[in-house]
Amino acid sequence: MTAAVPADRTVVRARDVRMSYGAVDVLHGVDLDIRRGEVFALLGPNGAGKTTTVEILEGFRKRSAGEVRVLGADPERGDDAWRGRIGLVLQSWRDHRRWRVAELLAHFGTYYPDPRDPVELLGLTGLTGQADRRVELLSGGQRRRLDVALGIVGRPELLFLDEPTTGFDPEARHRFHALVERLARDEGVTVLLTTHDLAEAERLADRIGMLVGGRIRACGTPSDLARQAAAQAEVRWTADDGTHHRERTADPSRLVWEMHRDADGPIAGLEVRRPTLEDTYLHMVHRHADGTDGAAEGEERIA
Ligand SMILES: Nc1ncnc2c1ncn2[C@@H]1O[C@H](COP(=O)(O)OP(=O)(O)OP(=O)(O)O)[C@@H](O)[C@H]1O
Repeated sequence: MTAAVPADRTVVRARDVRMSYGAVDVLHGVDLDIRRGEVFALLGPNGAGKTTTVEILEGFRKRSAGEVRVLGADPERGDDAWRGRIGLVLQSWRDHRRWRVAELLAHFGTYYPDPRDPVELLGLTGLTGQADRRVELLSGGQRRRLDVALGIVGRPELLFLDEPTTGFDPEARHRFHALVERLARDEGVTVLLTTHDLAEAERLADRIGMLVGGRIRACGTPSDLARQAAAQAEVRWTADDGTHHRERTADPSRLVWEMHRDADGPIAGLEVRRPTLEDTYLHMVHRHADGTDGAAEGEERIA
């Protein structure tokens, strides 16, 4: 028997998306494909256009040009049913300062056909102790956790998280990471995350896209990115006379093999340092100037 062929697995598809604010071009042709059940992190320097991109995909911002499909629809024409399949982490509590936390979660649940139970949401986001407190009395990090709880109240198929852990303490951050992993693994939720925390991106994301100079310059797993950025590994060792050496190479195993072949005995202090996501990120940002200016037409595209 042939296994059932899955329906279209592409949840987010963007082609040549452009955005200008007045005379200022921010997005110069963004291409993006995000598959069902994937956690995708969008990285890029301040002002690169991450929030603009996310708002276009959410249907909150009208793009200047290009094609976008999110859950099979153009976000500019998404109806209520489409909107109900999407989770947004907004700062919605601002309009509900006097509400109690559990009441607010129950209230937002009424907008969805199969909402999560407020008690479950409080547990998932570590807000159980705050259930009866007024929203206005929560700390900044607790409010952000409430934003996350509101983002998942409707059991979204696709969850947008724009810098979700800003202001989280380490325990809240850890709990949040476990929650995102659980949503993706157990419930097949697709997640688009923007963050400046590279460790967070590396931990959570199946794939990472780097938005620099108005385009996705590289896209893939952290090791794919290192290859695309040509970020090199560094081999370090100590010579017989005690001097320390380091050499950058794209093929560290070959260099180490050659060193052993030519050496009389063991090589002291031999160490191979693979490029980190931070190395790759900085390499990519520096390669594309300050990362916020317009990229010239015809400039190299990686993704
Ligand atoms: N409503 C707006 N009107 C005019 N310019 C805007 C508007 N919103 C954003 N911009 C500009 O567009 C550029 C991209 O902004 P955006 O917020 O998308 O970047 P970002 O990558 O999310 O940045 P950050 O990492 O700082 O959050 C910036 O130069 C910003 O000043």
